[in-house]
Amino acid sequence: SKVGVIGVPIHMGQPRPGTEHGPEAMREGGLISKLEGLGLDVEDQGDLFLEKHDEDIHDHPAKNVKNVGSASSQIADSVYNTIKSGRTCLALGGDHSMAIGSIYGHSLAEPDHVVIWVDAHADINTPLTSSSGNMHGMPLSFLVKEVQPYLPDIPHFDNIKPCLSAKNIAYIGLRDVDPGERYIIEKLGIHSFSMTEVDKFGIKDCVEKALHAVDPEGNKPIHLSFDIDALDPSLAPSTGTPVPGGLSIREGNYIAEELAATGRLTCVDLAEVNPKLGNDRDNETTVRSAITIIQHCFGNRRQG
Ligand SMILES: N[C@](CCCC[B-](O)(O)O)(CCN1CCC(O)CC1)C(=O)O
Ligand SMILES: [Mn+2]
Ligand SMILES: [Mn+2]
Ligand SMILES: [Mn+2]
Repeated sequence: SKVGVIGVPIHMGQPRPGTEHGPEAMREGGLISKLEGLGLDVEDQGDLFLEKHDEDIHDHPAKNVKNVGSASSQIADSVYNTIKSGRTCLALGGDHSMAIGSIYGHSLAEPDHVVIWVDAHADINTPLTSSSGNMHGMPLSFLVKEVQPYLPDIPHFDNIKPCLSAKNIAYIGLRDVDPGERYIIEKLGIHSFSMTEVDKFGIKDCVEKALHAVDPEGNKPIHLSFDIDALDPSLAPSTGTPVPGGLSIREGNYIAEELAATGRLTCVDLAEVNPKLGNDRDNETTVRSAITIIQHCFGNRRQG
């Protein structure tokens, strides 16, 4: 099958320099040849050239709205075009604000797609519930229709429209959820399989329940937004917001294999790899984990 790889060198959604080097780190780790080794037709589109803007709004609770808004439009166009060309899209981050554009672009091509969000965090703060103002903690609030009444005006996001229903999202791996996010998740009934559920039910049941919850008929295109910090920090130390007690590589691989097995995985984000954090060994470990997850999203199976 055909894959289109897009580098998304964005860092403005969070305060720690380095996520803009995530795409190149994954390429240097051999990602493209490993995907080709799976027999895939891989088109590496290189990194998006994200326009740089001087921020013109300084009293907004969200930081860098102009840069993130502009990047989101560019990402959406690129993801849309990739999917419309008949390729599964692989978007390499870059901080998780990249998902605003990737999910919106995916929805333009496949309006009824569902989202599996694998992350230590819920990333559904609004600018008003966020304690940090960092937009990598907000992407889903920009996209979920039912959250819109709670959002303040957000300049520079006119091109991004809410495109998701709460019932079409499921979380796996949560273990650091803010009070405002907890309120939104409960109020909207967003399906959530935190590390508690992973421990309680095991990863097989969590994936099965998550998929059934968002797509009971088993016929919708799937968007996997995978934040590398969903994995245990021992597996992904080079990331900006590590939280102990994460997914094992076996659990991460299992999620990827099961989604790949549906044959409906249409867009994959791999977010929050920051090669500037930690030492060289930490970088290698993190990049290796990211590539392993991606390989299992695209057909590599532990059974052979
Ligand atoms: N929820 C956080 C973290 C977002 C992480 C984004 B990512 O893409 O990596 O999933 C805030 C986290 N929280 C802030 C207060 C602290 O005491 C505890 C951590 C936020 O800044 O919104
Ligand atoms: Mn930065
Ligand atoms: Mn996270
Ligand atoms: Mn995230």
